[in-house]
Amino acid sequence: MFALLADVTVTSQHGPTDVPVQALTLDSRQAAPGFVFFALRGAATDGHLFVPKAVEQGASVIICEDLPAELQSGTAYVQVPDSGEAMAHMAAAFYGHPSRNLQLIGVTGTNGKTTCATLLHKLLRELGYHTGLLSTVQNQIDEQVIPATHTTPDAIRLNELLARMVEAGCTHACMEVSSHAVVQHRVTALRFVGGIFTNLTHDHLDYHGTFDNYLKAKKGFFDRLPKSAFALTNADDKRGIVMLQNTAARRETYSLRSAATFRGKLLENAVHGLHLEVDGQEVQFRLIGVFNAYNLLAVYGAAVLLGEEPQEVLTILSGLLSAPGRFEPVLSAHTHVTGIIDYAHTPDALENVLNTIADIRQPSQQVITVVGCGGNRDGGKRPIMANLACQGSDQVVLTSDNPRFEDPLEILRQMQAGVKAQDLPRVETIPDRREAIRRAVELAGPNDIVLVAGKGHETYQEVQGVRAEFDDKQVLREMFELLEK
Ligand SMILES: CC(=O)N[C@H]1[C@@H](OP(=O)(O)OP(=O)(O)OC[C@H]2O[C@@H](n3ccc(=O)[nH]c3=O)[C@H](O)[C@@H]2O)O[C@H](CO)[C@@H](O)[C@@H]1O[C@H](C)C(=O)N[C@@H](C)C(=O)N[C@H](CCC(=O)O)C(=O)O
Ligand SMILES: Nc1ncnc2c1ncn2[C@@H]1O[C@H](COP(=O)(O)OP(=O)(O)OP(=O)(O)O)[C@@H](O)[C@H]1O
Ligand SMILES: N[C@H](CCC[C@H](N)C(=O)O)C(=O)O
Ligand SMILES: [Mg+2]
Repeated sequence: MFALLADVTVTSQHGPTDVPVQALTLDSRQAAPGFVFFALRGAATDGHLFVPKAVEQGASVIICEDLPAELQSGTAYVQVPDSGEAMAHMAAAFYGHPSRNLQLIGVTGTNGKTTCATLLHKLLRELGYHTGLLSTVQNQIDEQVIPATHTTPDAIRLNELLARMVEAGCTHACMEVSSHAVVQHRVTALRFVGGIFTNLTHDHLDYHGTFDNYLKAKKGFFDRLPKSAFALTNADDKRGIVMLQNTAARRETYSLRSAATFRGKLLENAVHGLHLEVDGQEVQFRLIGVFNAYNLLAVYGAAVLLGEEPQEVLTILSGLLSAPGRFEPVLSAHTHVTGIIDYAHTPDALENVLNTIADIRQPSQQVITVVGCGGNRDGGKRPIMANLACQGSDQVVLTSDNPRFEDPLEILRQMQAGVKAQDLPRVETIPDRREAIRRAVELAGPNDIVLVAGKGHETYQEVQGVRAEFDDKQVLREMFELLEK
């Protein structure tokens, strides 16, 4: 146990010191003999309340900020200033500091994390490396898929996964770093060789309180990068430079608009893909949308900073497709309606996707958008996203997207509040998502475009803590078949 505490600031220590540790947990319900239980102060409750339960279940070590009034003999108690931070260091030590044996690259920003991390993973795979991926969609060790529960897992799970990657012979790992992860110390004890910043726009203000706190959370990731790492930022984003203000890492930039370490120029954004000039060379990509030009440039830059050969990187990138549920087309066989599944669940993402559709559509094509907003998440996004949907579409169907523990009708009322009076005739509200997609397909004429936004790769609809199977892509396909018979 002492070895695990090497990097931890300890306030006080009580009970046995030579306890063998077999496992770590942050959930009292999993505690058992040989376990270290971390009492964490959470958003919903306080792990300290469950210390007696963990002890009762036989936990050998308790890591806490406040000691319980009564200490049980036979149990070791370690008091620390911050249990989350202690957990990060102990988890890294317990799993043998796997990040030190990998070229670990972290991606942070409001949108584009999954896309960049996935593209970088695919690129490194094609370059011949054994590579791991930690992302919202899924975790991967080379091609082996391990389901993901979070964008960035907790420090225990995270180090466990990284250790499995090392064991499998991976030399590289690409991961998303969410703002929650930075604040909760999920990535605190990891050693990164590089960090990528995509952009910063409105999201998660429910959790962080203010935009400034949200910015500080993301910036915290760069503030902790070591001198040996690179920090690659989007120079075209308003917050791109500020992100790197206090980093010790080597500062590098990418831009579509001005001079930067990695310079791109948009030549064409078309239905068959992007045509870009990258560092003076013209390249055709399969990804669509200006936002993907940024993602491609970020991934290209990261690969070059990792020491890869630029020409080879561009050749591979030009052939890659996007991550699942990111601007993913679903075509109808008969009426040639183009369905697009996209994970746009923030105002900025929705605006970008609709702008991309505006760029590539024919004048005769109508755009019908199905969109909802998640429950128990930032409510401020709701009216804005409904309004953006109206501005970028001919018809809009407002619907539910993981209402969680909120009333779906109340979420929809908040969305409707953002619809301008003159747009009301073009908006329908259908709480049942399946019915909403059916209606959108019904509204579409031949060759029109149906955008189904918000859920992307998700295969469930979460209501009152229960996840019922729901896959936008599958439902859209079904509706095409049903209505085209
Ligand atoms: C708001 C948030 O981030 N919550 C995460 C947080 O839980 P929490 O601090 O709220 O936990 P809590 O319920 O208050 O409980 C406090 C502590 O008591 C413990 N407990 C509780 C009950 C009990 O009987 N025994 C017990 O020991 C809990 O295990 C916990 O350690 O820490 C948990 C362990 O790491 C996470 O699973 C949990 O994620 C929840 C499920 C979640 O929905 N998180 C989302 C918001 C999230 O993290 N999203 C980000 C970003 C998404 C993106 O934009 O890409 C992500 O990285 O996924
Ligand atoms: N660079 C970008 N800038 C703005 N919007 C983007 C960018 N890349 C992707 N998007 C949009 O944001 C959506 C989410 O993209 P992606 O899943 O890559 O982001 P993310 O940061 O991983 O999101 P999450 O925080 O939910 O994990 C996409 O479906 C697309 O609509
Ligand atoms: N990482 C985001 C995903 C949102 C996806 C959307 N479908 C929703 O449920 O709100 C979050 O947890 O806020
Ligand atoms: Mg993601």
